[in-house]
Amino acid sequence: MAGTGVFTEIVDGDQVYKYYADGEWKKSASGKSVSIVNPTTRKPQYKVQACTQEEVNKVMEAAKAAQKLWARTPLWKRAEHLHKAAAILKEHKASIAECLVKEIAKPAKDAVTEVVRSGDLVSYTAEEGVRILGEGKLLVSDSFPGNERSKYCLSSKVPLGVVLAIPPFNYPVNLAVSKIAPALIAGNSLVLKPPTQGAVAALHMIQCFHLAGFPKGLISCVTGKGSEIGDFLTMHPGVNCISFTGGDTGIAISKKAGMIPLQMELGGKDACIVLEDADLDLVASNIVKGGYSYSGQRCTAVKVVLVMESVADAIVEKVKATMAKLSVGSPEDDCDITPVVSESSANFIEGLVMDAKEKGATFCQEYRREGNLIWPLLLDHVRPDMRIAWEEPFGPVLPVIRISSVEEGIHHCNASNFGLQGCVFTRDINKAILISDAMETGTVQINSAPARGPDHFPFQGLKDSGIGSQGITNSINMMTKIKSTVINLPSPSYTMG
Ligand SMILES: NC(=O)c1ccc[n+]([C@@H]2O[C@H](COP(=O)([O-])OP(=O)(O)OC[C@H]3O[C@@H](n4cnc5c(N)ncnc54)[C@H](O)[C@@H]3O)[C@@H](O)[C@H]2O)c1
Repeated sequence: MAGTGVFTEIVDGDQVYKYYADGEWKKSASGKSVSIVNPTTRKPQYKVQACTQEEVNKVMEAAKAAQKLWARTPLWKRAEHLHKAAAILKEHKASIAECLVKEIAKPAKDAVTEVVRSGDLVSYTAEEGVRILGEGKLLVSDSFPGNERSKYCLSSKVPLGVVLAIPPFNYPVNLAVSKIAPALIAGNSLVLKPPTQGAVAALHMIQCFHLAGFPKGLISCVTGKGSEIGDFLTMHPGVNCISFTGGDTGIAISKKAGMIPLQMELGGKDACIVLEDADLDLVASNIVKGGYSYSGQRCTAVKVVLVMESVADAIVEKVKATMAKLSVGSPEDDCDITPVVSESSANFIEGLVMDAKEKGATFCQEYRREGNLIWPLLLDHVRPDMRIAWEEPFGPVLPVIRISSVEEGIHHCNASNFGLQGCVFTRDINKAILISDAMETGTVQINSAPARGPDHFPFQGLKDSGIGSQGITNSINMMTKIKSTVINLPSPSYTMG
C-alpha cells in the first residue's frame, strides 16, 4: 500500500508527502503543499511539499559535496548500489503502481509494467556503465602530420557534477530512472524535480533508492510548483547538466539554461505512413495499439495516419473494428482507455476535436466525454487546415489524412515542427528504406508503431522534439565528459612487430 510499510516515513502526520534531501525525508519550511488531483475521481488524492528556493539551494550544496565523494567510489560499487535499488523497486512494484493508478490514471497492469521495466532499466544501466566507463582510449601522435610518436594521449570519461532530472507526468517513474541511473553510474549526483501528477509515485521510487543505501545528499527530490521553483532549479548555478522530458516547456528551459549539457526529449507528432502493399491487418492493429495505448498520452503515440487513398477505406474500417474492442473506464479496472491526466488536458483535446468538426472532418465514432474520460475517436478525411493535423492532442483522438502519393506523406511529416519518430508500413523493404531516409525524425520504425523501447536503443528527436540522444548507453555518455592526459616522451618511441 502507498505510504505504508517501508514508505511510512515518506509521509507526515497530515498525509502530506515529504521531500527528500541530505538522505532524509523532510517537511518544507514553507508550510505549504501542492495538491494532486485524481484524474478519475477529479478529487484531491495526495499532497506534496511546496519546497522553497532556500531548500533548493541546500539540496544543491549537498549534491555538490556528495558528488565529490561518489566520483571516488569504485565503479563496481556504484553498480552494486544500483542493482540493489532495482531489486527494491521491483519488490515494491504494487505500492508504486497504486500511485500511478491514482495520480495519472494509468491502467493497473501498465502501472506495474512501468515499475518492473524501470527496475530492469536500472540494472541494465549498472551493467552497461561497468562496461563502457571502464574503457578509455589511447591515441598516439604520429597519425597527425608533422608529429613523431612522442605523445600518448589517454582519454577517459569523467562525471559532469550535479545532474538535474525533470521527467513528465506520463512515465514519472520510468522517465525518472532513465535519468537517475545513468547519472549515478557515471559518478554524478542527482536532483529530481518530479511532475506534480506522478510526484507521489516518484517519491516512493526515491525511497527505494534510499533503502539501497546511497550516500547522503547524492540523490534528492524536491517537489513544488513549477512557477516557484522551476526556473530557479533550471537556472541554478549549481546544476551541471539538465535532462528534461516533457512538452514545449523544454524549449523555454533550453533557452534559459546556462552553458551546460542538455538532454531534451520533447513532444512529437509521430506519423504512420501506409502504402498500398502494406499488410492491412498489421497496420490496423499497430494504429490502434500505437494511437490509443494509455489513451494516447505517449510521446511516441501514433499521432497522424497518412494513408494512400486506394487502401484508406479498408484501413479505416479495420481500425474502427479493432477500436470497438477497446474497453473504456477506470484505471483500477485496467481499462484500455482511462481518463486523461487533467481537466485542462481534456478541454484542450476537445478543442482540437471541435475545430476538426467545424472544418468538416468525418467522425468515425460519436464524440463522447464524461469528466476527464474521452472515448477513443478516429477522425477521417482530416485536412492540413485542421489543428489536429499538426498539434499533439495527448489524448485518444487520432486523425487520418488520405494521401495520393508517398511524397505527399513525407512532405506532411517533414512540414511538422516535431521530429520524434515515425513509421512506415509496406512489404517493399527498398521503398521502406527510401522513406525512412527521407523522414526528418529521430527514428523510423518499419512495419511497427513508434516506440521508445527497448530502453537501450538510441532515442532522439529532431527539430522541436529534442536535443541529444538517449537510450541507456547514450545517456551514460551524455552525462560524462572526456578528460585526457597526455604523456610527452623525450624522444619518439615506436612499437616493433
Ligand atoms: N520525447 C520524449 O521522450 C517524451 C516522453 C514523454 C513525454 N513527452 C512529452 O511530454 C509532454 C507531456 O508531459 P507533461 O505534460 O508532463 O509536460 P510538461 O512540459 O508540462 O512538464 C514536464 C515537466 O516539466 C516540469 N515543469 C513545468 N514548468 C517548469 C519550469 N518552468 N521549469 C522546470 N520544470 C518545469 C513539470 O512539472 C514536469 O515535471 C508531451 O508533449 C509529450 O510528448 C516526451
